[in-house]
Amino acid sequence: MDTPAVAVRGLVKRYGTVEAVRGIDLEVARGETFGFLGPNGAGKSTTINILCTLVEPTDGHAEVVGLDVVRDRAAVRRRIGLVFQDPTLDAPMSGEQNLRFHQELYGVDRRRAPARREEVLRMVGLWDRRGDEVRTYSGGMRRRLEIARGLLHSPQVLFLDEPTIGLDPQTRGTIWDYVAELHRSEEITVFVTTHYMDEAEHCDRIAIMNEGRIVALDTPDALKAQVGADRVSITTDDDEAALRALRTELGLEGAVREGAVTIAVPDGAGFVPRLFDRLGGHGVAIRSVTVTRPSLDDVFLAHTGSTIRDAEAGPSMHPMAMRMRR
Ligand SMILES: Nc1ncnc2c1ncn2[C@@H]1O[C@H](COP(=O)(O)OP(=O)(O)OP(=O)(O)O)[C@@H](O)[C@H]1O
Repeated sequence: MDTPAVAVRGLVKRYGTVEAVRGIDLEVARGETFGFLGPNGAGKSTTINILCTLVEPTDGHAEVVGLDVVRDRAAVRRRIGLVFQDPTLDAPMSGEQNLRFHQELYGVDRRRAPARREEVLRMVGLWDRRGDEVRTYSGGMRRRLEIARGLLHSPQVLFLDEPTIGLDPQTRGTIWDYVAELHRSEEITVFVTTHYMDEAEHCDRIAIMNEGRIVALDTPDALKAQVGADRVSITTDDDEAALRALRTELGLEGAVREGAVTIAVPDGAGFVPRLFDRLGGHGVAIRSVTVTRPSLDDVFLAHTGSTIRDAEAGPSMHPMAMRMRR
């Protein structure tokens, strides 16, 4: 069982002139929960689709549990579970009927099928609602049922493509609790894509993808430690004047991020009094100030020059203020 759960080398996918995946390398160990992060269009879905044998790579090589995703497609499919962005449940059927239908479709051993259904329904907390039609389920319950369905054939690797998209923050948390639980009970590898940076905290390791490339890959803590700086965000009546004063008075390059002037400094709390003093002396009124320890958002910012939300909204007005220190 030493072969990695996922091994990718020089993977490339082109759609016409669009280079969705630009030569990525990646290895995921058995039993890891591995997060794949990036803004819309980064190439996450394309990569996961290749690993799930749904899309063929243009170049490079990908293996899942030691099997080639192009040559051994059928064998790969038997060993993986998929939960994708587009819901594919049958709403007029009950939760359990949906699972039974799936088992029949995949030829699961009839004697073992009911016990496995019960197991997975209990795992995602839907056993009590198993007889209810899916149309009466909330968004979070549907997503949990899809996860249960992805687990029915006891896969070795479970691929989740944005399992929490469109859900409220509380339900997103619940989904992650179930992912952690099934990870413990099933001992499987979980490969999950998301563009919610906070969710990556649940992963053993994460890869940050941007414009078809992996720009960072490590544990969440190691990535945050590499950034090394606190983030100080201020709201002002005149952001341009604040940016100018930061530059001339303090020699710091700030940037406007999500409506606030943001500066990266080694000791955020210690910096605030100086900030008030110097900017105040320049006639810049500070309305509020926030100091945050490095988050995965900052990791993303350090590697790509924009926050993930700014990246999704379009090109930032301000060039990156902070570079990764290697
Ligand atoms: N079937 C396709 N035909 C043409 N272009 C495609 C196709 N699928 C993806 N692309 C393009 O490839 C790039 C990467 O898309 P991909 O869906 O992999 O990104 P993503 O990171 O998963 O984004 P999202 O978070 O929005 O799902 C985008 O520019 C997209 O438009």
